Amino acid sequence: MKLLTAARMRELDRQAIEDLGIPGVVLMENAGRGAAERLARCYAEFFPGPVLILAGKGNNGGDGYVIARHLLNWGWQVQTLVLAEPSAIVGDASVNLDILTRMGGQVAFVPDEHRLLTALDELGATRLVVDALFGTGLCAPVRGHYGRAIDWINACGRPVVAVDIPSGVDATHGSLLGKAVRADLTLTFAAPKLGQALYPGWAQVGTLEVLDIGIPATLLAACEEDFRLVTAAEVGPLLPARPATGHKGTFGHLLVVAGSRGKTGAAALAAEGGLRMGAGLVTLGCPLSVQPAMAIKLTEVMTASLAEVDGALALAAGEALRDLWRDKEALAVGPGLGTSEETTELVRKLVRECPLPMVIDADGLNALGPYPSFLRDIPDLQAVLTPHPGEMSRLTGTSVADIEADRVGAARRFALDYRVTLVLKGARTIVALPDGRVRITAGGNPGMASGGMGDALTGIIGGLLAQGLTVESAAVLGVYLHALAGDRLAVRQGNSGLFASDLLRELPAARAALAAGEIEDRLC
Ligand SMILES: NC(=O)C1=CN([C@@H]2O[C@H](COP(=O)(O)OP(=O)(O)OC[C@H]3O[C@@H](n4cnc5c(N)ncnc54)[C@H](OP(=O)(O)O)[C@@H]3O)[C@@H](O)[C@H]2O)[C@@H](O)CC1
Ligand SMILES: [K+]
Repeated sequence: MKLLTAARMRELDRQAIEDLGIPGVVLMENAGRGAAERLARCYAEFFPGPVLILAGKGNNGGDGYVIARHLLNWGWQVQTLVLAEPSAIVGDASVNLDILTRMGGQVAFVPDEHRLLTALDELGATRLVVDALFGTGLCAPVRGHYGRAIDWINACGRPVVAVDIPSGVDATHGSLLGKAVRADLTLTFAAPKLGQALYPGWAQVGTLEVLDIGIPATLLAACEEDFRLVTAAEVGPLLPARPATGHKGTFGHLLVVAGSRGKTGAAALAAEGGLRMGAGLVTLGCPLSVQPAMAIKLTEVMTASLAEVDGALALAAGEALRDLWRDKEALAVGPGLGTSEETTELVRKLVRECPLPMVIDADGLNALGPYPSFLRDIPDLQAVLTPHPGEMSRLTGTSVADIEADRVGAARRFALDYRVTLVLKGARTIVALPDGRVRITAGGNPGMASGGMGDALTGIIGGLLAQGLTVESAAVLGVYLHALAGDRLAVRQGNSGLFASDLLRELPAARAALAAGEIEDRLC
């Protein structure tokens, strides 16, 4: 599902209005009427109100006047507070404000804090609040009495319906511009906005519904799809086929290079992740002294001993690895390797020389960074990198805070710059593709914030690569299935104390449900 930035939404509006000749006031009518209809249906139990509409001076406020007119028309009691002087309302918003006033709508102008607070004090009982203060036009911190209005909305204890986007949420970045409305229902226009799919904006949205406001589908279809919210309908078809005549050789052989003394769990989870994801065979290459323990721990996975120094892979393991990768379809490298000098050098050599599609995680990433410019010199590199924000910080020399403040931008820049597929893990995992497109997964839950979940994801992506998926498809589908399995687990067990190994046990059922078309996506 496409996600629009504020700029893209503005451009769509412009094309509809200027290129096709659809009057802006028609779009505003469709938006306001559609929102009024949804609101009247969702909150029918609150009829006849009163409903309070808080309107800003831009077109979001304009939508508010249209909502007020229709609700009034259908017998609701409506009070509208405009947070500006009458003269500040212009264009389509002014047209609709005039109509509302002429038809006897109750409208008060509260252009400063004193008049706003007085009006709110004098207000009778309100059953429902409509937030039409700011929409996609807000891009600076909320100023003046608008901030007081947002505080009041958040403290009012009534259901809050946000028009287009909760006021104060940046429609592109999902950041909170000083203060932001916390809505119960957000009625957004034409398509969801990128900022609604990202934290912290996502948490303000409540239930999200998308309304068709008459922007032609051809315009929406033609606009470039830089950002998408991944849906079951989109990823279902990526699932590798399971032909009835298939055997273990059909489904690929994954080589996992992982583990060191004291970090055997990470290696086990990555290897089992590959098998749970459907790879036909998995071989784990690990340090010599660790191998006996791994062989006992992993029944279905084959293990290979590699040269080591002090329990971590040695540079001398390079030759054996060359032999190991020869009959494999994909490589997963990194979990639990440690960061010794020899291991780091070995990983860089492996990434440079191994011709297999690969997923690089954890200490594999630490071995690359910072600024792994050598990646650009590897011909035909097919790589998925899966950093969490800490690893991303080491890869880029940027602080975790800066990465978290613009997760999409950070992931996208890296993918474009180094021509890899970048999975930035965390709340709302971002998959950035080498051509700059970005895919966002809505699933996942706080129960997945536990040790080993990332190693499981590495194995899942590796398992998909072994089955022949491209790095882009393996990353998008892998992240989706990982989140889906985690969410299914959380439904049964709650969202704390979840084990990565439990998630892997859930994975085949999650995959089967996706294949059967049983998954209903949640927008928010
Ligand atoms: N275009 C169309 O065809 C359609 C658009 N539609 C609707 O329009 C919405 C976009 O409308 P928009 O562009 O007018 O901006 P909007 O979100 O109302 O807010 C901007 C206003 O707030 C003000 N302001 C800005 N920053 C501020 C701050 N920090 N603190 C305080 N004030 C601040 C700013 O004033 P300024 O600073 O420029 O003086 C400006 O007046 C969109 O979300 C959708 O709901 C639908 O009707 C469908 C058709
Ligand atoms: K709003």
